[in-house]
Amino acid sequence: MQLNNQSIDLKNILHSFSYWPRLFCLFWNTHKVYFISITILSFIQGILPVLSLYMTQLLVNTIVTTDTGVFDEILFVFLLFIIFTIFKEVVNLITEYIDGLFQTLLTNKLNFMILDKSNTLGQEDFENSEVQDQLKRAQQETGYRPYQIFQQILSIITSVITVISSIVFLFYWNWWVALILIVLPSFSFLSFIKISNKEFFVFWNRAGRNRQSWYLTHLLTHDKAFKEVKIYNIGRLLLDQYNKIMNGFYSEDKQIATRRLKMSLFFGLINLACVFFAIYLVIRDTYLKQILIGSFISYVQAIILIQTTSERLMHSVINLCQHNLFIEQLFSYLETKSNDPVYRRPDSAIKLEVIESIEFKNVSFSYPGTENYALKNVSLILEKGDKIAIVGKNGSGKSTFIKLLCQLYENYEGEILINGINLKLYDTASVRENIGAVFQDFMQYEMPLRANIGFGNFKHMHEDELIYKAAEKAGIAAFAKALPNKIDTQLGKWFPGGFQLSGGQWQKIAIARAFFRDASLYILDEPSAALDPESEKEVFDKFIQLLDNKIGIFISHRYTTTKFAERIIYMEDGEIKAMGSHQELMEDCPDYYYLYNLQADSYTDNDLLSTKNVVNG
Ligand SMILES: Nc1ncnc2c1ncn2[C@@H]1O[C@H](COP(=O)(O)OP(=O)(O)OP(=O)(O)O)[C@@H](O)[C@H]1O
Repeated sequence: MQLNNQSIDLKNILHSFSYWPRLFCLFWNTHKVYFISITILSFIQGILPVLSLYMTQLLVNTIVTTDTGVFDEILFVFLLFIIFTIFKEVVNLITEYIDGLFQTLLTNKLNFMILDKSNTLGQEDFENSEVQDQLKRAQQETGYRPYQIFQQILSIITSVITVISSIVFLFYWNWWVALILIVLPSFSFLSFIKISNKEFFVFWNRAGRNRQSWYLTHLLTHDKAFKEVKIYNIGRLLLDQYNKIMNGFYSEDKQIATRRLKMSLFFGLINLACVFFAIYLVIRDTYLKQILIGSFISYVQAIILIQTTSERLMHSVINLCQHNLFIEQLFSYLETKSNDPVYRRPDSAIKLEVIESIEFKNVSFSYPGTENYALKNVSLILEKGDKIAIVGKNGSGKSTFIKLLCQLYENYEGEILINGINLKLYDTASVRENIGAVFQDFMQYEMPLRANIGFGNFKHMHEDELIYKAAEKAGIAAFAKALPNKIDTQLGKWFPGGFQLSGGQWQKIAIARAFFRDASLYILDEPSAALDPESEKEVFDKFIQLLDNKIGIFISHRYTTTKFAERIIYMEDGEIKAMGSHQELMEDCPDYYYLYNLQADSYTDNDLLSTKNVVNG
């Protein structure tokens, strides 16, 4: 739905009703028996207030008109009154019970649908703030709105039945008074609908700020951010920003609430004037002995019932229209077309068994929404058994190269061929199954070690031997065996009994996760970030050793480690500037020569320094 402050009108509201068939399917599929029961109970609830009035009238009039000595007749009516009251109570309790269960089921189902949809989105979608806003709206607003719609519909049914039956009841006494009582609230309807639209826009425009406030909360409460928040003392600053957003929300809410109050006061007073006029007429007729005291009580109650119910009816209709607009957001999010190729490939896409060769043919790529090329005319051939290292300054395109291989983005120029066939013709899931990767920003799952490694190939997660084998490959088998519950030890500090690890240990686990998968292409993107030089060399050597007959790509900023790779690719500004062995690059690529020596020198200096310290110490 394209929304702006001018375009929201009755047409939009009417259009939003087109989602009702889907909505009712949703209710129906949530729980058929509950759905039918609640609908029937609502009809019963609608008729109960008037039956109640009738019972009161019957009881009072029987008491007033029955001759002394025939008390049995009064007792009989009283018994009916008791049975009716019990029935009413039971209907209320059953409605409440089913209502609660149905609401829980519906909310669970919707949350699942929203998460399920998110699971199908691609990297591009997640980096798109509009999609993020949509997701936020779907999560925050629409999660509970469908149930509200259901409730409003039921409330409307109940109210309509109550109002009609009360009017029929009053009709015997004075039809035009009954008419006035229902016509009046309709005048206020249009004014209230205007406010509701404004309210909708306020909430609509909040999605971005809501995400910002969520992010600030996250920074203030998350263990990873905590250290920096403390050391830089930015807690107060973040809190102030959070407060600013919340105060903005408050002043918007206040504006709407004030407008609502003024309107409610105005129409409320007019309504009350009519109600008191109608009650005056009942008093007058009772005084003139035109109606009995039982009728007096029930007519006064009927007038109040019509007034309150028709007001409720009006609000239910307005709320319904408003919820409807939000529902449109839910369905439009659920209909978002995923940018992940997994969900865009035809069933006939080729299933990849094993990666034998990879070829980049003049591949250029710029990230969606940016103009600069992150990769420029990259051409490269990798064959089974090749183990290469990619080096280059920050932002030179190393990770982007990997992301394209993993099919996280597809809108590149040129061609990527796997086994001589265009990557875009393959079934994406089968391509990804062939890749074991450790990304720069790898995950630390606050779960047991078994899951942390087993997620690499979740079908074999329960095979201890395989888990230990992967741990061995990453050099953490001994560490895993020494943990309090071995591979079933909970990791991280988020949940009870968690065992916290160092950055390097987490990274080795991520490497084990990649090795747990029987892939034909392994990628390690900067494992040096948290590994000490010795561990990195160890991982690198293992990586080279283990990848017999497979393709291995190792990205690192430590030139001294990568110099042992068969082939090194030096990247700069998205281009491959040089390719060859360490010796070849030292001779042909001045930038590589410079950066290598810069690092080698610093190591030598440090080595000298530490040697001196040892000697002096
Ligand atoms: N998701 C993204 N959206 C837009 N631009 C991006 C995105 N990711 C990276 N870039 C840009 O693409 C260029 C290449 O980034 P890339 O992450 O591939 O570099 P890198 O060589 O891996 O850098 P580093 O050594 O710092 O990890 C950079 O200019 C970066 O700003």
